[in-house]
Amino acid sequence: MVGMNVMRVFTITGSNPALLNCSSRILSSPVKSIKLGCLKTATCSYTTSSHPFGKLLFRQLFEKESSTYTYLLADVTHPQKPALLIDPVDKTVERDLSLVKELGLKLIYAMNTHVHADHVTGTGTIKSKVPGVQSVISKASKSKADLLIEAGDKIYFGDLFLEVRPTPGHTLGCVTYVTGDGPNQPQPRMAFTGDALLIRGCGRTDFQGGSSQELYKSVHSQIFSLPKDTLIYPAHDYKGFTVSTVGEEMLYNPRLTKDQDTFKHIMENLNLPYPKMIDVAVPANMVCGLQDLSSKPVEAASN
Ligand SMILES: N[C@@H](CCC(=O)N[C@@H](CSS)C(=O)NCC(=O)O)C(=O)O
Repeated sequence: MVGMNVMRVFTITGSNPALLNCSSRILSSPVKSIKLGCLKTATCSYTTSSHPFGKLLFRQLFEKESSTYTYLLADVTHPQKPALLIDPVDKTVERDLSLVKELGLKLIYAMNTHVHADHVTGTGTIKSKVPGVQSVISKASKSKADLLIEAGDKIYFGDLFLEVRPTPGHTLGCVTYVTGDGPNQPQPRMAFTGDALLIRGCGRTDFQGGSSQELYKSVHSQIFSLPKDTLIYPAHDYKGFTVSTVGEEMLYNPRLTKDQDTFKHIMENLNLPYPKMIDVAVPANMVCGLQDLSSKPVEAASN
């Protein structure tokens, strides 16, 4: 049954060399995994549609005031079609939930890559409208949520999963969610980078514990170490781009292709005005939006 308040947590040994230093945990949704006799291996979409034979349904959704991307992912070969939203925005919750309903999906997670400064997350509103949905954010963000995730955690939705990679630097608690590495996971992999890595850019580093040195390290060690065909899906784009790849950003990103000192200099001289919503957005997002966290936050057990 989907939507129960119980979450099963298993401790496993990490198999990805990039994560060997991290404890690796599986955050399993309450959805029982039932393997169907799928004739093809899992395939993801490059655009906003589903591959006809794929397990993964994927949609890239846009909120134009803050130029934020929200991502909807679901395992559509699982009988209950468990789904999750990454970086939902309060203003577009109705649209996103209508789509979830129309597609017959069961929303189980509303996740954030970090504490956003430019808009209020939709997580709290979603929780109030869809009972059973669990909010997710990193433990390092020091925010409140139902699930506080850490490096190496695996977040399952049906038979698919996202792996958590810590990518601090834009904020202290930024993470990148990467689709699983395995035979039945989407290929190429997809990285939801939040504001750590933008297309031909990156998140600013001048508030919320930002650090250009940390960001440089994060992107190079946690994102540029992924296969070059990994698709990059950021939380924002201000120029109309929708997707990039690790290989493309390693070649053409005007900031992160530079050495670390040049990167620091670039970041210190962006001269960006503070986000207009910062004073409202940050406190709201520290509790994952305007939610009533009646249940005690659950920290996934570590080994
Ligand atoms: N003008 C917008 C905020 C624009 C901005 O600062 N974007 C952030 C991500 S949201 S905190 C950023 O890191 N930008 C990097 C860049 O190079 O543009 C507003 O007022 O909300």
